[in-house]
Amino acid sequence: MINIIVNGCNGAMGQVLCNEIINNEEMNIIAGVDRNPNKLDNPFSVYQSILNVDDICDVIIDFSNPSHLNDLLEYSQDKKVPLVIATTGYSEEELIKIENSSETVPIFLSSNMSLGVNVLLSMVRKAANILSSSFDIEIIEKHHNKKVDAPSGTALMIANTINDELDNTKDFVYGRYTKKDKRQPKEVGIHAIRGGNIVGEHTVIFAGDDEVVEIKHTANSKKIFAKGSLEAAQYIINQKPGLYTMDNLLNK
Ligand SMILES: NC(=O)C1=CN([C@@H]2O[C@H](COP(=O)(O)OP(=O)(O)OC[C@H]3O[C@@H](n4cnc5c(N)ncnc54)[C@H](OP(=O)(O)O)[C@@H]3O)[C@@H](O)[C@H]2O)C=CC1
Ligand SMILES: O=C(O)C1=N[C@H](C(=O)O)C[C@H](O)C1
Repeated sequence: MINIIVNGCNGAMGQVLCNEIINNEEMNIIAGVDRNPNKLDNPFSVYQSILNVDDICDVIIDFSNPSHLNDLLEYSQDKKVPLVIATTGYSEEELIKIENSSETVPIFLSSNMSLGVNVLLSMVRKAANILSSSFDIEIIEKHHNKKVDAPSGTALMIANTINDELDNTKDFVYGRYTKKDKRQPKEVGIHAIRGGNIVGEHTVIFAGDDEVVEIKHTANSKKIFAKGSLEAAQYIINQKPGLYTMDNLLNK
């Protein structure tokens, strides 16, 4: 039995994740954490801060907000509990804190827990290698109107993957409202759309002279992220301290 703390249990993703765990005979929610603990009627105890949880768990899964990070890292370090971080919108400074903490506990960090987006990343890597000298690259992401961060963590992960592949030669341009000049070849444009209940769409456009390649992933349900995070949890509980991503899980 894997005993799990769900951080952000009353959020949209938290609820989908709790439902997946409740329907899994090999997993158990030992406690939930949410800034409004009494917002929903859950079949487990919910605390306002993870620092108030006394129960012992095997792993923490976090779909919440960057404001929870300090408590999350403190708890994980003190109790030596592995952590799966799915939350997006972290600053550079916060990402360094996560990396530093992973020296003492195993941390799995991915802005997108779906299998499909991780296949998209390898296709983008290949396309960037072959096309980037003569094609312009733009990323468009679409999400529901409740999303608080923009651009999405996945769009940033795609942009960073392109830059890794191209020796950091690209500059990221977020929208073009303030630009009063034509597009430069070294730009990667990143654009965020918000509306309705779109679960998540990411399109990477390679636009050349007389031809365009588009690589697109569409999430039709939040369940794909919940299921991916549970696979990450099963993987991380058996690892040594370190920072792990979907690459480690998929190539194990
Ligand atoms: N890696 C992945 O595959 C995926 C990652 N995500 C990420 O997971 C996170 C949660 O997504 P989702 O469940 O849709 O979001 P929700 O806003 O529905 O839930 C987030 C939770 O965090 C709380 N929260 C929100 N803002 C704050 C704040 N400023 N301070 C403290 N607590 C806050 C919410 O409380 P309250 O309800 O009171 O606002 C809620 O409990 C996001 O960062 C999202 O991008 C989402 C899907 C997939
Ligand atoms: O907030 C969401 O919903 C999602 N967030 C992640 C992101 O920012 O990339 C992943 C997914 O697209 C859904």
